[in-house]
Amino acid sequence: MSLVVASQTERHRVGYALETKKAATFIQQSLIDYANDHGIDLIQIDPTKPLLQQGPFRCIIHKLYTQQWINHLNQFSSQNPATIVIDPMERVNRIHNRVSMLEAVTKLQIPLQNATVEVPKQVVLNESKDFNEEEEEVGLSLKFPVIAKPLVANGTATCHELSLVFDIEGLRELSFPVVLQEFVNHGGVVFKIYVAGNQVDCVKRKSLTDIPEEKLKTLNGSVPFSQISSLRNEEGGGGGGEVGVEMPPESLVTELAKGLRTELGLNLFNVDVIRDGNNPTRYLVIDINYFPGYAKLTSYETFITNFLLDVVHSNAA
Ligand SMILES: Nc1ncnc2c1ncn2[C@@H]1O[C@H](COP(=O)(O)OP(=O)(O)OP(=O)(O)O)[C@@H](O)[C@H]1O
Ligand SMILES: O=P(O)(O)O[C@H]1[C@H](OP(=O)(O)O)[C@@H](OP(=O)(O)O)[C@@H](O)[C@@H](O)[C@@H]1OP(=O)(O)O
Ligand SMILES: [Mg+2]
Ligand SMILES: [Mg+2]
Repeated sequence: MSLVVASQTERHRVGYALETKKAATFIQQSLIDYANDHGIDLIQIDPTKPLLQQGPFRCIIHKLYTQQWINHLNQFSSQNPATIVIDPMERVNRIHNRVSMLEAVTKLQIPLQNATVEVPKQVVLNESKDFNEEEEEVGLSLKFPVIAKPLVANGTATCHELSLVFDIEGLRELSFPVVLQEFVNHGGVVFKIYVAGNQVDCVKRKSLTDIPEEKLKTLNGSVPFSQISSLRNEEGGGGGGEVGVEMPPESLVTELAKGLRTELGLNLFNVDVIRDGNNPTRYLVIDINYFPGYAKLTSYETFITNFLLDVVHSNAA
């Protein structure tokens, strides 16, 4: 009965601007129906047309980076300041760079008992730099193996093309600019903390397998990877070993989510966290992603709708 009341009373128009593929995975009928039952109408936005013709909107969610879309959104926002934009583009941009994304973690001061949250040591290599200098720099501050990650992480396919690098020789094969991040043995499990405003959920997934010291002596150059599940066993990709692995403490998950949400000024993101295999109280944030694949969460319809209800009922303008 309450559902009928909701649909007959206040309705909230939430516009979404997403690539076709993203809309297909995220805007499932089950989400449309659940949101609709709770007073939220999800409206597809055509990013090629002015938004003024498509409103009004109580809120807009988006993951699109074309200049045309940015112009339309800016124009609409300036004329409709009461529409809540989730999230402002300049804040999203901060996590499109693998250095500035992790800087946010180092600024956190979260109250944790018996645990630390850090980031792995990392350096940036720029194409323009002299390679010998860089060898020295890497030799001084990082220990192999390292993971080479494109500096820019803005949703293109190439920004997910990573490599495990075992020695200086392996650096020569990389595309620049690139971030070199120390590989940390972590038992082949990555924890993914999904955040949508106050909604937080943590799941575990398989990750690269540990590289024992003795194995390292036999490895050289670099091994590219982009989808861990497609790696051969000896290179990585856990074989379902994440089943039965203990989750991080709930307080760590909620405090990290809350702290990053405030520090980044973002609502929709996930955080990849690993636990040091040699120190079970040491957690490391390795990646932060804007507007990730929420549909993979069980009950994502409730997760997202609760978030949108918080937004539309907030006083934020
Ligand atoms: N420093 C590290 N130590 C150990 N393993 C790591 C490290 N960094 C990344 N990995 C492994 O590589 C995977 C991919 O790295 P990362 O998450 O940074 O890439 P991505 O392309 O941004 O991923 P996503 O698809 O989540 O955006 C991680 O999920 C983890 O399994
Ligand atoms: O496609 P999927 O559902 O796997 O979602 C992935 C998402 O791709 P999509 O936005 O194109 O959907 C990625 O976005 P970009 O970095 O490429 O922008 C990134 O956020 C991944 O971390 C997500 O995987 P998850 O972390 O949730 O496992
Ligand atoms: Mg990741
Ligand atoms: Mg990422």
